[in-house]
Amino acid sequence: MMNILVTGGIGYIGSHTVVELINKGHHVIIVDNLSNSNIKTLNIIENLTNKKVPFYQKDVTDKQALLNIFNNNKIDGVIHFAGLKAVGESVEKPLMYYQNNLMATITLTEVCSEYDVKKIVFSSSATVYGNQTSPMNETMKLLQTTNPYGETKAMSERIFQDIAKADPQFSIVLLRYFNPVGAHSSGLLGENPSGTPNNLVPYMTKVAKGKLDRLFIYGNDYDTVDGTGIRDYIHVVDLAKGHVAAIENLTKGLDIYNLGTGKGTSVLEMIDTFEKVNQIKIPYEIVERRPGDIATCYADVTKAEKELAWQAKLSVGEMLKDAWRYESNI
Ligand SMILES: NC(=O)c1ccc[n+]([C@@H]2O[C@H](COP(=O)([O-])OP(=O)(O)OC[C@H]3O[C@@H](n4cnc5c(N)ncnc54)[C@H](O)[C@@H]3O)[C@@H](O)[C@H]2O)c1
Ligand SMILES: O=c1ccn([C@@H]2O[C@H](COP(=O)(O)OP(=O)(O)O[C@H]3O[C@H](CO)[C@@H](O)[C@H](O)[C@H]3O)[C@@H](O)[C@H]2O)c(=O)[nH]1
Repeated sequence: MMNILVTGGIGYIGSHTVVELINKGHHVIIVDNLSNSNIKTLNIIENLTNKKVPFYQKDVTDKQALLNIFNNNKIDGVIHFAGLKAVGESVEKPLMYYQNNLMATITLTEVCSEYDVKKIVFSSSATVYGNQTSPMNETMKLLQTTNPYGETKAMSERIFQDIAKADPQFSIVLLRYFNPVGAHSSGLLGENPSGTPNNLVPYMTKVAKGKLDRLFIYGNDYDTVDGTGIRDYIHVVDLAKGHVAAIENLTKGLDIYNLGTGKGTSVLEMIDTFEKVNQIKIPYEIVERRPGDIATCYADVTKAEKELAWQAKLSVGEMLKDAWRYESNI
């Protein structure tokens, strides 16, 4: 049992991870500035787990605030989710992304060092692989990313690599997520982006609800089974369990793991599955490719399976059923 500080723990992936950590008997402390989340989620986490969770509404780039948190709590390890994640916005406001995401990583690790907290799990992304041939494997050289958001992930990874090299007492895990989707089976936790969603599944559920009139498929002329883009969608609860496995299996030094299912699904297959499992039609229109998109991206998951004894279990049908249950509730 560990005392774990979760940054960004009120957000989409963070909140699901907090629930899974508490279910496994860990104590959690959350720090989140609520820039992309709602305090109501804290109550939901507490109701689902029947536990009071210490919460600090603070910015992870604020060193004094972090020092106070580390001073007032016994912390064994940190899971670092806090960050901005909208790819399009990062192209328009690159400095905001570099400032927030890099300073959060630097400030947090600085304070961890000062307090001798040397267990860190970091949210990275499959985007660091760039346009390489799937399955993406952790040993691949990283290519240039196509946007500032992706660059903050690649740069944070390098910062962690240098920290681990400089101080062998650190145990750091970089988790490269593929496409997290779905929601908690209670229908109470999920993803509810403000404004028009950028990502496929939140957009699809808003169409199903009648809030948007149709889905735009970004290109059907890719070199894939049906011409539409292929991604490795992973249920957010499986992903959350991957974090529990990572923090429970830390070893000295730095390790990198893909968290995905190892299977690719096309946009048309996603629509077809959504319609089957939820019995709701998704009207769609094929439009131009979205700049920066690649044809195919799925994970080689053998390393996480072997070393973390973790495997994604939930199917695309379950992801889309849960995503819809959550959307119907909000
Ligand atoms: N969702 C995805 O598709 C995806 C894929 C790969 C990687 N990631 C990464 O995983 C992490 C979590 O993603 P998510 O989907 O849960 O996003 P999210 O926006 O729902 O959660 C991030 C949380 O961090 C908080 N936050 C942001 N900057 C902060 C700061 N400076 N100080 C304190 N809190 C701050 C936000 O308020 C939010 O609650 C992010 O780092 C993201 O880049 C997400
Ligand atoms: O309205 C939409 C939205 C998406 N797509 C397509 O659906 C697929 C998935 O797109 P999306 O859900 O936007 O995910 P990605 O572009 O794969 O990016 C996500 O997954 C990456 C890898 O984890 C993360 O780095 C990014 O932050 C996250 O947005 C792609 O083929 C898109 O072209 C559409 O056709 N219509």
